[in-house]
Amino acid sequence: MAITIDDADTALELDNLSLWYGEKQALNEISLRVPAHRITALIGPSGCGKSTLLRCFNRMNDAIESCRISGDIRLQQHSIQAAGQDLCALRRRVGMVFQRPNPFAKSIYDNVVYGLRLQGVRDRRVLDEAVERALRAAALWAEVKDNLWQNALTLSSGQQQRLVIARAIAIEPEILLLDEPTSALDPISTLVIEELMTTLKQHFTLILVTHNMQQAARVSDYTAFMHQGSVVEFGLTDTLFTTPRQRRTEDYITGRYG
Ligand SMILES: Nc1ncnc2c1ncn2[C@@H]1O[C@H](COP(=O)(O)OP(=O)(O)OP(=O)(O)O)[C@@H](O)[C@H]1O
Repeated sequence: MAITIDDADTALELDNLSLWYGEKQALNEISLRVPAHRITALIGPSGCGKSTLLRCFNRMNDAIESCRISGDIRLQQHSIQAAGQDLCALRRRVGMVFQRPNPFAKSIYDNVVYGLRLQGVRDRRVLDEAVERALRAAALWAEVKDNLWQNALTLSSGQQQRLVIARAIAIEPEILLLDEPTSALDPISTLVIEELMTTLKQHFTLILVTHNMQQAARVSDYTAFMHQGSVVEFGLTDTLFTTPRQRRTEDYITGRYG
């Protein structure tokens, strides 16, 4: 498949990636380069394989017993499919944020430093600095700086989702996977998270699964349109939404199906 890409470095490279759940093939020979420090959106009708593909990037599908994968995914030129790949190390490099905010029933502070403490960081000054840095980057610092010991579950859903993003970025991953991160939020909180995504790409590569085509068009630099387990079209978001090359892409973005 011909891929147009700007001069961004490649963060992730997929080579003929296929995936089966038991007998059912859910991904079909996907080859793709995900540009670094950009937002790449995965769009397509329900069941086309968006979340399955996203979960390949940090090997979350490994937990599913019936799942089998062929092909390769390279993170900075190294295969993440290799036997012996340290999954904890991989997930430190590839963080994930889910549809529903899932903070732990702990203080705001303890949520943000959770990953750092797992890594053995104990120095209070280092942790304090990381909390401020991550909360500022997640556009939450101003709202919570005086209440860092408050239970995270008392925050609004939009604040909780920003806290979860702060928790994910506190360990400074290279890639942040976002699986419909705003679908459980109100329109204002959605806007805040969308603005946040565009600032986060300065430091991280973002891959966003969204059902919301307007959101993909608003925030992403690149879009992959998926259908029945295949990437039908991948390119610059502006181009894909204005002059799609494939009939199936055009039908989807004009609302003729899906
Ligand atoms: N754990 C699983 N076991 C078996 N089949 C699965 C599993 N997870 C997903 N599938 C199937 O794989 C296909 C792709 O599902 P996936 O959730 O990746 O699609 P999606 O595009 O993210 O859908 P949606 O937009 O509805 O969330 C679907 O047919 C789904 O039923």
